[in-house]
Amino acid sequence: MESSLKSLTGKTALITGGSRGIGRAAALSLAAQGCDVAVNYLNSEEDATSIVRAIEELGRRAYAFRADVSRQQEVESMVKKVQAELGTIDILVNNAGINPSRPFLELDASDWSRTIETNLTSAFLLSQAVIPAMRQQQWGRLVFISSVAAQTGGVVGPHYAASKAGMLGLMHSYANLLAKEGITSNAIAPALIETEMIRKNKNIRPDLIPVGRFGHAEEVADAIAFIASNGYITGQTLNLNGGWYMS
Ligand SMILES: NC(=O)C1=CN([C@@H]2O[C@H](COP(=O)(O)OP(=O)(O)OC[C@H]3O[C@@H](n4cnc5c(N)ncnc54)[C@H](O)[C@@H]3O)[C@@H](O)[C@H]2O)C=CC1
Ligand SMILES: C[C@H](O)[C@@H]1OC(=O)[C@H](O)[C@@H]1O
Repeated sequence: MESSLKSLTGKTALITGGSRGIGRAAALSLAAQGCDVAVNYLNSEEDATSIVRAIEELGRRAYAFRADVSRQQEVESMVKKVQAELGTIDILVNNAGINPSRPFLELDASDWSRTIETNLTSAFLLSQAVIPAMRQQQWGRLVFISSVAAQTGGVVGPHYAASKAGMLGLMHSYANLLAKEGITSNAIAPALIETEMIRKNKNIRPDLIPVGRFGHAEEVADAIAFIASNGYITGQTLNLNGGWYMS
């Protein structure tokens, strides 16, 4: 049997928050593996256009779709547009996320809701939207970008940790429900990856990590491509954390 690493040619991937950071790196990595890519973005049309161009230079099709993935109507409308342009979404990477950082007792209900809706509810809404077509073709990959915060509490706060732990429960549930339908469901739990997200957080330092450095977005992206290429791994969390948390 051909190596599963070659199995993504012609597949379509949807990546939320795909215009920068880990999402951008994942879009490029999946395109390099032969995927056509739908890049969801929220703010920067310029960044989204840039990643679309970069994917096209790899010889794959790419489109940018603006949507706030915490809003059901925008999710459903985006998925329909992606399917119209690129066909069935074979791979969903739930990457979009926020980590509002302030002293934890100053966090209020709106911080909680915004974080849960963006990081967790979005993954539910998107998964529910793409699974029916995956079931039709008996092939699909659900990838949830969680965090070491789900396992250790992390350094952001209870709102963020809860949103990332919730993603693991969602991932496990879909893994159980869809195992016999050719659809895998897995999570990646990075620790500190050198992107915009941690640059804003002053209490995040490389010495928190045993290997002594932040991870690179490309290291997460390659793990996403590997997970998406494998049909026998499901219900798993790949810890990509420089030794911070050892399961
Ligand atoms: N950077 C790190 O150290 C770690 C990051 N993560 C997770 O990795 C994922 C990607 O984070 P990074 O690339 O580091 O951060 P980033 O801040 O560079 O990228 C996050 C992306 O999500 C998008 N986004 C935010 N809210 C959105 C919404 N409502 N709708 C659509 N898009 C939205 C942003 O526009 C941005 O493009 C996040 O889920 C984050 O929680 C997990 C562990 C470590
Ligand atoms: C380990 C921390 O939670 C770290 O903080 C962030 O903002 C990243 O998402 C990581 O999870």
